[in-house]
Amino acid sequence: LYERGRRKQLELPSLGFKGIWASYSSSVTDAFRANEAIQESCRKYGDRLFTFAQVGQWVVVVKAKEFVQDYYNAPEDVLSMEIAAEELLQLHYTVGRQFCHEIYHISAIKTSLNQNLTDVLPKMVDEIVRGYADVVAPQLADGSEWTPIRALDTFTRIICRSSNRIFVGLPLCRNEDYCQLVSQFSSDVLLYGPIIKFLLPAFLRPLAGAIFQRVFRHHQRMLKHLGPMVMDRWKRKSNADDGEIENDMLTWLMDTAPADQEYSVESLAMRMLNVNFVAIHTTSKSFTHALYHLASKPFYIPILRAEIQKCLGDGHPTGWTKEALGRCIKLDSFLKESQRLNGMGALWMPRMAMDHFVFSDGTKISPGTFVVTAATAVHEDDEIYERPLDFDGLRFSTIRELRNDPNDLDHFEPDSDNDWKHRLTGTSPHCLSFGGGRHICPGRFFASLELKCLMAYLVLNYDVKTPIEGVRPADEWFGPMSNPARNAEILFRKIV
Ligand code: HEM
Repeated sequence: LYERGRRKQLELPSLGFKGIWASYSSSVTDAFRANEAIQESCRKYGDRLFTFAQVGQWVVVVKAKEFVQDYYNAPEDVLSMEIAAEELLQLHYTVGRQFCHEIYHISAIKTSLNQNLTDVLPKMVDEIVRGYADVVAPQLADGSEWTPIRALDTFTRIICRSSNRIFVGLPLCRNEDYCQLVSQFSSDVLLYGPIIKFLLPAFLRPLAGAIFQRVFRHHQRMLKHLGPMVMDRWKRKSNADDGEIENDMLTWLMDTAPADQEYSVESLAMRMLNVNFVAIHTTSKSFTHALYHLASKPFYIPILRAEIQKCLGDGHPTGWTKEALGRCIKLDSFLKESQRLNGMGALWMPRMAMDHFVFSDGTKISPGTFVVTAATAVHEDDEIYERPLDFDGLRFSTIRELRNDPNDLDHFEPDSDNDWKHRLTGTSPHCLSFGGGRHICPGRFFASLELKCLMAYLVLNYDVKTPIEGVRPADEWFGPMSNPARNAEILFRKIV
């Protein structure tokens, strides 16, 4: 009733039934076809704001460029990402109330990680190469035979290792229990948070949260892994003669933590879980989506292979540089196009109104309202992209080449304004794969390097195809969220 009252105040249009029970039932039916229902609303209402019924709550949906800009630049105390995430994932129960408002890991990513990308790249590549050797190679029957490999599992394991080589270093990044813990943490919070929110009445949520924390023990397990490392670094830091401190995320978190939490292992353990939460699944899903595109359209393999060989040379991959990877514009374009068509779902970038907010057309929303972007509809808009539903792996590199001389890659101007927005890491209200505005993804430069190195190594060493040639494994939808097919297999063959 409360939600309905608030929606009435908004006077925004919405598809589906209007009565209290009928609107609830349309939210349940729409949950099974959320993407289509949202696309249908976007077609009907064009660029106007509209409301959409999710089970248990109404959300205001934004699509037009000016509204996207209005809301993603709004201050946190007016439209809050933190509170929206806390509410949607019930973080005070799944993560623990005491850790909900600590966000110093974001500063560590924005500053230390981004400033150290050149230094960490060789370590990341080394771990990717070893990841392929330890995880992919043993699954291949015989070098020259086509062998099916479950892509999402395989690459989540490699990405977990290569990311954690930079987060916690060796040997922990290869520890099976640690890797299982950090990748499972995100899946558990993403699955059980919404279950607690949407299926349980408020009075049962604290109990469900206690059970969740007791059963999974994410934090205690992380403490066990990180505790001895933090103590060791703390001792070495206080005694300058005891060797150099590692240049990794754990050290950056220790340096960035507020003074009273500097060596609080509890707090550092939770921040490290959070860094993994934002980094692992996003990158694994993006890579798997791109791999499904490549395997179903293998004619891109020789195109990418030629560019990679030309730009990265024949040396060992640990010699790959940021600059050389930056020149692989077809690879960059292929990954960006894959993200455009296959992102995280139909509705992204949730914000909770903490105060009254007015869009530039005068529409007012009141505190407590959820606002989201119809990202899939933006990415598939034919007024923005030509043939928007077709996968064109060279869509963005073609635009970049028109503005630069492709035969003069040494003088390519990757930092020019026009070029910037067509790069994988470039964002705009028309390209929201890494968000935008105030909370734009600070890990996108790291993610972009990781995705490129993973794909470059794959293309240089393997041929891939789908079991039914040309057929891409279909995405799996859960309400408005989507995933690459979790159990799909891709055929791999080592290049001899
Ligand atoms: C392909 C991989 C990735 C994708 C698609 C992705 C996507 C996004 C998106 C869409 C947002 C904005 C969310 C919003 O506005 O509601 C975001 C925020 C964020 N991302 Fe990423 N991300 C990726 C990788 C990473 C990595 C590797 C890291 C860390 C190393 C990271 C750290 C973060 C953080 C900390 C935020 C929140 C920023 C803030 O609140 O100001 N992401 N990401």
